Order: sequence, then C-alpha cells, then structure tokens
Amino acid sequence: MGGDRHRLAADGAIHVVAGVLSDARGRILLARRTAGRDLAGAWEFPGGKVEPGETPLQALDRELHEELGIRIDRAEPLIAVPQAYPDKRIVLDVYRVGSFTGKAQGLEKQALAWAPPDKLATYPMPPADRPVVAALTQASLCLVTPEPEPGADPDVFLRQIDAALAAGVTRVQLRVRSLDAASLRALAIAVKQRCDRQGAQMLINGEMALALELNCGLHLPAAQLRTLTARPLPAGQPVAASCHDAEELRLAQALDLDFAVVGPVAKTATHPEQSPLGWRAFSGLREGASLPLYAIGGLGPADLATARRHGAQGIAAIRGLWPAQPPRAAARRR
Ligand SMILES: Nc1nc2c([nH]c(=O)n2[C@H]2C[C@H](O)[C@@H](COP(=O)(O)OP(=O)(O)OP(=O)(O)O)O2)c(=O)[nH]1
Ligand SMILES: [Mg+2]
Repeated sequence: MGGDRHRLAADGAIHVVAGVLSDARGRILLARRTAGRDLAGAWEFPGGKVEPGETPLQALDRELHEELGIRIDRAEPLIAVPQAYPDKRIVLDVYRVGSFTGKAQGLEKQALAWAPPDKLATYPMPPADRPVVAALTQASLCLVTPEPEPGADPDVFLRQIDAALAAGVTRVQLRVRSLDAASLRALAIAVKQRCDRQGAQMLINGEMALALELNCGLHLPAAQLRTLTARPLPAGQPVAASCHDAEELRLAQALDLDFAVVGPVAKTATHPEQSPLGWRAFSGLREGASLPLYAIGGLGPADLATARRHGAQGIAAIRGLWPAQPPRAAARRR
C-alpha cells in the first residue's frame, strides 16, 4: 500500500511494480485483490505503486514486505506492460524474484494461491497481466521463415529450420507463398515434424485447410484477419495475426486470437516500403490491447530485453532468426 503518493513514469503513466515468486515446485504466487479496490477479486502478481524517490526494486521490496512479509534477495526484469484502463494508464513493471527471505503470507487479508505455470491462464487477472503470463509460459523468439530459394533442395531449408530450433526458437511461422500446393504441403509436414521433435509450436501462414489437416497453428495476414467474424480454429490450436494499427489489434482481440505480431518496429530489408513504427508507437499500441504481442521488423535476439521493456512478449524475425549459412548435411544429426 502506498497512500495517494505515487510516481508517474516519464509519459504520465502510473508506475506499478510486481513480483513473480516461485516455490521449490515451480509454482507461482498469485494474490487476490480485496473488495473495495479497483479490479477487486482479480488475481495479480503481488506489488504496488512506486513512490517518489524510490527505485523500482526498492518499491518492490517495500510492497512485498508490506503485503507478504518477505524481503527480496535477488530480482530480474521480466516484462514491463503499458496498459490503459478506463480511468488511468499504468506500466506494470514485473520482476522475476530469484530468491527471497521469509514465508509469504497474506498480511492484508488477501487470499494467496500457488499456481503451476500451465494453470496461470485459468485465473481471472487484470488485462495487463495477460502479457506477463505469456512472458512466463510462451516462446520469446518466433521465427518467420523466409521464402525458400526457387528450385532449391528442400533439405537445405529444413536444415536451417533445425539450426534455428537448436538456437532457441520455440515458435515458427511457416510463411511460404511461392510453392505449389503439393510442395507446400510436403514442406509443412516436414517442418511440423521438426517442431514437434523440439517441442516448438508451428503456425502456418494463411492456410486454414493445412492448419486443420496438420493440427498446427494458423497465422493470419492482416488482410485475412479483416475478413473474419469468428476465431477460425478450435481453442487448442493457436491462431495469431499480423497487426499494424489499433483497429487490427482490436479485431484480433475480439476474435480471441492467442497473440499478434506487430511491426515493423525498425527498418527492415524484407519490407522496405513500410515506414517503421519505433518503440514508442509500439508501446502506444501495447497500451490499448491485452493480448501478447511480438515485435517484428529489423529485430533479432539481441533486442529481446528492449522488446520486453516495451511490453512485447518477444521478438519475431525472418533474418534475425534465420541461420546465415545453411548448415552442412553432416551436422544434421547431433
Ligand atoms: N500489484 C499489481 N497491480 C496490478 C497488476 N495488474 C494490474 O493491472 N495492476 C494494477 C491494479 C492497480 O490499478 C495498480 C496497482 O495498484 P495497487 O492498488 O496494488 O497499489 P498499492 O499496492 O500501492 O496499493 P494502494 O495503497 O494504492 O491501494 O496496478 C498486478 O499483477 N499486480
Ligand atoms: Mg498492491
């Protein structure tokens, strides 16, 4: 708690800090907002508003001491989510608490729950928390495949997929427009196998029938998103969309899509005709939506921390995540 005094971020938003605490079994601590406050009854990550003169970590330590009776030993930034609510704008600045002293108790009569990560999404939480749950449970690197070289051996393409997966990609958008239907189907089956083997998720761009047949995800180009009036696949199959403005994001959210890819954030060689959004405008779009967003456009793994600071779940990239050289065949099975 902090009375009325709180610190505003540079752009006038209320700066809120919150902590992700884990127990020995990997379960994550949630606290229930008590009656009579805003968002009463919602489950949240414990924390509160930064007060003038405090650093974010000082504020987090104070809040967790007041609300739970613990002290932080170590904490690292996870994601900072700008979010507009009807009556205010906040930045929910969330830290993963690596180690703490004391036993967490609900000192303000708030209910506590230790939730396994895969159950987090079942707790009703404020809109700003949805991207936080995604940052805890979903891929931070999303590869968008480049077009295969005309006439090239599909094996080279598949070895590059393998190398990208080995380098830490756990979401793959297969975006191929140049192949005939039979070749695309064969390639999609092979990529899906590789993703399954590595525990990665595959979404196919634009091809609803193939998504249904292969039981994989579907990625909608913005033009296709705009034609839909209902979520095109059952809940178990992920559906995402490319969005460039607030209206497309509203539509993606209204269709209950799983995430959106927003950009171009920086200048990109593959779409030179689009002028870049920049991180400020990205944050502005982030503020009006609550679904997880990947930033795309001229980005790579080195931009992940910046992306997370602006509320992105992660980065999506073609070149930034595609191995520069096709790995040699001999390196295929390690
Ligand atoms: N602590 C926390 N606040 C969140 C989360 N998600 C979210 O939208 N919020 C919002 C709810 C509130 O509008 C704001 C946090 O303010 P708060 O009421 O907890 O602040 P505080 O602990 O300093 O308490 P108070 O004295 O101002 O009542 O951020 C979350 O996961 N944790
Ligand atoms: Mg609080």
